[in-house]
Amino acid sequence: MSKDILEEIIAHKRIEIAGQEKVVSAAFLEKQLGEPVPARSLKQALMASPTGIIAEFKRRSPSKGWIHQDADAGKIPAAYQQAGAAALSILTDEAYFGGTLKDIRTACPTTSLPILRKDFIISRYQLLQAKAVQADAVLLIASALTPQACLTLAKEAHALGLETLLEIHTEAELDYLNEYIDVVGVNNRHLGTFHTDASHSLRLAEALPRGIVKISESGISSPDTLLRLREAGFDGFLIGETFMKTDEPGEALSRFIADLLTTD
Ligand SMILES: O=P(O)(O)OC[C@@H](O)[C@@H](O)c1c[nH]c2ccccc12
Repeated sequence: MSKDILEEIIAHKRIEIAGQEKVVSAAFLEKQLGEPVPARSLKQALMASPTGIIAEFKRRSPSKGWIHQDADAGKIPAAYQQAGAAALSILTDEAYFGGTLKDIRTACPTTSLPILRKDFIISRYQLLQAKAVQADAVLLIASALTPQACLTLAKEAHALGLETLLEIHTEAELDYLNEYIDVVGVNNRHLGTFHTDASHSLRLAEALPRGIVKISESGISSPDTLLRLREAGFDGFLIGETFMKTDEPGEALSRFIADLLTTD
């Protein structure tokens, strides 16, 4: 996989957003929102949950191709909640991940869990979209932003009543942390090469600041790995493919949690 895939996705995203803004203006979205209402808190959910699992709804990925092409956003997120997920992550990038904002709109009334809008957020317009479909939190990817843009977006997200998850891959990206970041996530997948290694989080664990809620993202396929990550200080675990590659992701999560409890 080419090293420039992230750049390609971001370039595509800029064009996509410009097109969307022509159809539904930022001013229109803004008017629909009314007073900012506090979202269901991802941070609180992670701190309160016995599993800490953020279960992801993802149809495809650039590295794997289709994972679950006909996945139903009206069923799987609800099944994840039933199985014991702490929170939900819903991929809304269409071109590379086969998702849509509508998936959040569809999932929202079926669950009371916090929903993370998982996308490549580079503009305030996308925060308005997230709020309009009632997402509770947004992902900010350090390697797709400058620290200044990350600060501006995180601050704007808070002003709209959205929480923020900062995704980092290297220790140097800790420079992106700011007072508007609620949760920090170490991505085990390098977004340039797609190489995944769950022990990447273990190596970075020591370098992460104390007081902040921490999660480990990608490539977590066994309860054993989750337990090692938990021991290293991670509060949450973002898991997609392990569940989505099965016919019944909710049942796969249920089995994962049952195994987790017996390995514990
Ligand atoms: O399916 P996995 O390997 O369990 O990974 C989930 C999640 O971490 C991954 O989808 C992800 C992490 N950061 C991202 C940024 C954009 C798109 C996707 C991602």
